[in-house]
Amino acid sequence: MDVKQFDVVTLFPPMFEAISQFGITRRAGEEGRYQLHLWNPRDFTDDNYRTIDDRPYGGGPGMVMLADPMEKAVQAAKQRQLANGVEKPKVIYMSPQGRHLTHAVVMELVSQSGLIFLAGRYEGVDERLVRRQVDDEISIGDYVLSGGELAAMVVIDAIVRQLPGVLGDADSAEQDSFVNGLLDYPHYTRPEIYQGEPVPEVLMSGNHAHIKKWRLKQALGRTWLRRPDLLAARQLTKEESGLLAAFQADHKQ
Ligand SMILES: NC(=O)c1ccc(N[C@@H]2CC[C@@H](O)C2)nc1
Repeated sequence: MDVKQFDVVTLFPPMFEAISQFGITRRAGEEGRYQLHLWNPRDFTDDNYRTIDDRPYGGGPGMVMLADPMEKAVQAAKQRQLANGVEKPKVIYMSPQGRHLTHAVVMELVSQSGLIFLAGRYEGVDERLVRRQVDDEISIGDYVLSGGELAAMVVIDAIVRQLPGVLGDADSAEQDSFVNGLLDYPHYTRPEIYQGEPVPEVLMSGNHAHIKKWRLKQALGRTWLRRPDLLAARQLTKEESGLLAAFQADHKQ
């Protein structure tokens, strides 16, 4: 098993306990499927105040992160990755100006052996740092966050789930939304009747062929209702077209 190497340059390393200390990403780390190393630019400053930001040239509100401490942190991260066998660490800057994170982008990143994430704060980082060090800029959506940390954790979480052996049975990764290009089907558990509402009877039948067909029909129908753009991008098999038509007929009644 090759160990995926993640490094993050961040002013707030403790934030990353959200992935290293909980759930699937905690277990995957403990099982050695990936390593996560955090670098605080403040540790790479050379003044008594450990300055990491300053006012923007050209005026305007807020502060901009200095290039030098960040660059030194990136270099330290690159050294660590190279020492851990990563041929060519890829540096990713999280920002609203980046390309949108999709399942396809996640799978592209899964194939990389080492990733170094830059998590900015304030108004952002000095553009010269981006030009000198950043290989890829990624956005998790069209909205502004207070820092790149949450965005970096989203990307790391999405990647870790796809690493071999991380999710229990392989098909749970397969059945995740977007893996098959469709939204997920609805899920039910005990009790069989909740507040008077029963579980769809097909799920109680024990007929696994019927259950599989019902789930695919629901996934197709939900995608049709909620994300027609995903449906348009997907070739449907004859069976799938039939199931969708049946869902649409049911839906119209
Ligand atoms: N949509 C996103 O992925 C995203 C990423 C980062 C971000 N904010 C940081 C703070 C300063 C600058 O580094 C960018 N907001 C939104």
